Amino acid sequence: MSSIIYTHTDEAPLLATFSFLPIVEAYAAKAGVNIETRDISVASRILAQFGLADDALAELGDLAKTPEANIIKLPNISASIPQLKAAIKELQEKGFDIPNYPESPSTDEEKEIRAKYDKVKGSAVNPVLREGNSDRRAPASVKNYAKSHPHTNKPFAEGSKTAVATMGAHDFASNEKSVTMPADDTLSIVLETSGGDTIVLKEGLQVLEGEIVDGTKMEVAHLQAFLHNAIAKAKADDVLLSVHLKATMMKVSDPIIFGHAVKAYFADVFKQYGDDLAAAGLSANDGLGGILSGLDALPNGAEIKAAFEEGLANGARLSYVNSDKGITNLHVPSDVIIDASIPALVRNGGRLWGADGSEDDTLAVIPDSSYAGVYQAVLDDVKANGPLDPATIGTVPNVGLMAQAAEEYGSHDKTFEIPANGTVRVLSSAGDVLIEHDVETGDIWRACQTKDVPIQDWVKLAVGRARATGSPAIFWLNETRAHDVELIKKVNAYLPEHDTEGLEIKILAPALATSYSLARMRKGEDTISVTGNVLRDYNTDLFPILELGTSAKMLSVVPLIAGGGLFETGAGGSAPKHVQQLVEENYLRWDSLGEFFALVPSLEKYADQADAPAAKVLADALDRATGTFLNENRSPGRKLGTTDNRGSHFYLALYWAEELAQQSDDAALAEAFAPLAKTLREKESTIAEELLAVQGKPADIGGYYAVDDEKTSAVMRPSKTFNEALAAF
Ligand SMILES: NC(=O)C1=CN([C@@H]2O[C@H](COP(=O)(O)OP(=O)(O)OC[C@H]3O[C@@H](n4cnc5c(N)ncnc54)[C@H](OP(=O)(O)O)[C@@H]3O)[C@@H](O)[C@H]2O)C=CC1
Ligand SMILES: O=C(O)CCC(=O)C(=O)O
Ligand SMILES: [Mg+2]
Repeated sequence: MSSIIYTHTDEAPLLATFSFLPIVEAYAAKAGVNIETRDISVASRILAQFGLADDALAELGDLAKTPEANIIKLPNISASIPQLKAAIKELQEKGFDIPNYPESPSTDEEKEIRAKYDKVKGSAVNPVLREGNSDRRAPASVKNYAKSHPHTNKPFAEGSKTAVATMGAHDFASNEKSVTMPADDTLSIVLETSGGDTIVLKEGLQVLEGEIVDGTKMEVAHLQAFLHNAIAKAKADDVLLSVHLKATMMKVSDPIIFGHAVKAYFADVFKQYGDDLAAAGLSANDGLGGILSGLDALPNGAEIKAAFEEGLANGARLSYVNSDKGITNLHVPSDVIIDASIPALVRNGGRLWGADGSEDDTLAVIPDSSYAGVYQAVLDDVKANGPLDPATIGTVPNVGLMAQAAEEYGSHDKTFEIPANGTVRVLSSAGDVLIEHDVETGDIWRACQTKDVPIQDWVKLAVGRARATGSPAIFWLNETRAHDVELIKKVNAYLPEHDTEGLEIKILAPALATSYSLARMRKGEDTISVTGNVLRDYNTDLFPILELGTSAKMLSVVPLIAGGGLFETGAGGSAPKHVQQLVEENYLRWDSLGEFFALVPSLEKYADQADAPAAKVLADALDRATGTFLNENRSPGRKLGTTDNRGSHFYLALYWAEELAQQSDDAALAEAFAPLAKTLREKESTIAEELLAVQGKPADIGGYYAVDDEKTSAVMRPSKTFNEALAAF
């Protein structure tokens, strides 16, 4: 039997699900549409590793490779080590018999436990489900809504000192080497040390004919020098210092780079107490927060803590994630995610927040130069031409190469912190050297894979979107970067397989493509960005945040290569600060528009898969209801006392029921929904009052990573009148 699978995830999207899913289930049931749920929260994925929960992620990963897939995927936590440890602790406190996270595993048993936890760490969900490329855009209704309700992109102050600092040499971008495989093969990655030892870093690496394989390294000595210089520059310029990485998706390399930033910033502390910290298992890679909270257990903990405080007082002024709580940019590797954080800085006039909560210009440190130029180009444009005006600007949708863990986002099982000086080689099964780098201890070496079938599908999707919209499609590829050179050859080979007559299709290096797209945007023109996996991620926060104020309002479709559908909701994340707000004041500002948008194509797909025309009626009605929802401005406000997430769901339910009651494609459905539409309309003010009445007091959801279902449901469904109307339906 066909089903739509709705995922339970984490944090704000999970909370929203407690309110929204009962509505979806009730409406779907009337149309005979089968909805199932699967729990892929970080808590459930931990339990699954120890046989205490179903491995729903593995199941959905298999499903994604079949034409039957119809999955609605809400954003989920990509856990850093501190988050993973917190989730483990919470589950243990709830009585689950699971082991601690082994910090430095030595026995086989510990190594096995560590390997299990490593499967849950970082971005462990999205790469498994994303068996297709990415099509993310602002639907026309959203773009029009943004034009008529523009948010503010603040102007940069005259003489703004905000800038990007990046290496430009000796980094991943500049050391990259790339080959396209002439045939299927099994590769190995080997380090020959200068002492004459051979260390096999990876064996049995399967590759297919036509697959692009890259290898590159970040040279640690140069990284350290760069970080010291950047810190000195921020101090000399008297601006905030802020490090922007993607420690979740780049879960091996970026925590290490983050650790170097922590060590560079607190150089004196690490010089004096580095051995003490290492002996206590306190790693800079886990951030300042983890170190500080572990100091109490050390005999000289108070002394070390004082040294960190002195470092903070004397060092460059750090940007803060939460100045009220004293959480700095260097506290948690996953707190500041580059895709969401730099656009927020641009939206805010180039300013971030300092220790006392006041705003200031910022040196945004992006160590690797592969994509830093995109952000520098945005800063240059906004400084020269003023803020982008959401009321008039065009849109930059994205077609992203993502399938089968393409490019950097699939590199973590091939990323190594090099243990000794020597040479790393990628070898074919015949022993030929495909890629070779001299390395030094501590360098970060990595390989990436990009399969040919996804590339073909990506080119096709790009041409399809260009044809459907008439907008130019720009491939953001850099002819001076090794990987992109291989990709450009393929793009040029596959484009002629499609009808591109009359379409504007160009290849531009990322920084140029940025300026080109921004210039068109300022003229109100639309430009499709066709990018690799990393820029897919970056651009689908960058442009939405500038155009719409948020990436929550995005349509995010993944047409799976095997024929199924994965419908992601919005382009942003799981918004941890929204959970805090709910717990503190029973207000949830999560915007579920992404969920509403995902449900429309999912229902349409179901209509085809199950030959169920009623599902199409539901989809059409939901599409129109979403239009009304936008016109009536029913998205949650940011502040207490306005309609929040729960109220927004009520209004969607009302408009959706009314559309269903009014339509004439399916008389039985119209009849079924008429009484509900009437009740909800009549009781609108009662329901709205009941929903408002609960705001302003703390709310108890019985957990963070593993919330209590009953308590959370009570919090998220506080309107007795609305609940009764749905129950009676
Ligand atoms: N698809 C996925 O599974 C994704 C998961 N993540 C994960 O989410 C976690 C948190 O990441 P973080 O970097 O904080 O990024 P988030 O996108 O979760 O948060 C950044 C900010 O985006 C805005 N935002 C995002 N979505 C919504 C929404 N639906 N409604 C209202 N506002 C929204 C809010 O800010 P503002 O006040 O500026 O509006 C929010 O505080 C990480 O574990 C990360 O890996 C991140 C991205 C995608
Ligand atoms: O998987 C993740 O950690 C984040 C994904 C993300 O940011 C995106 O796809 O836009
Ligand atoms: Mg992203």
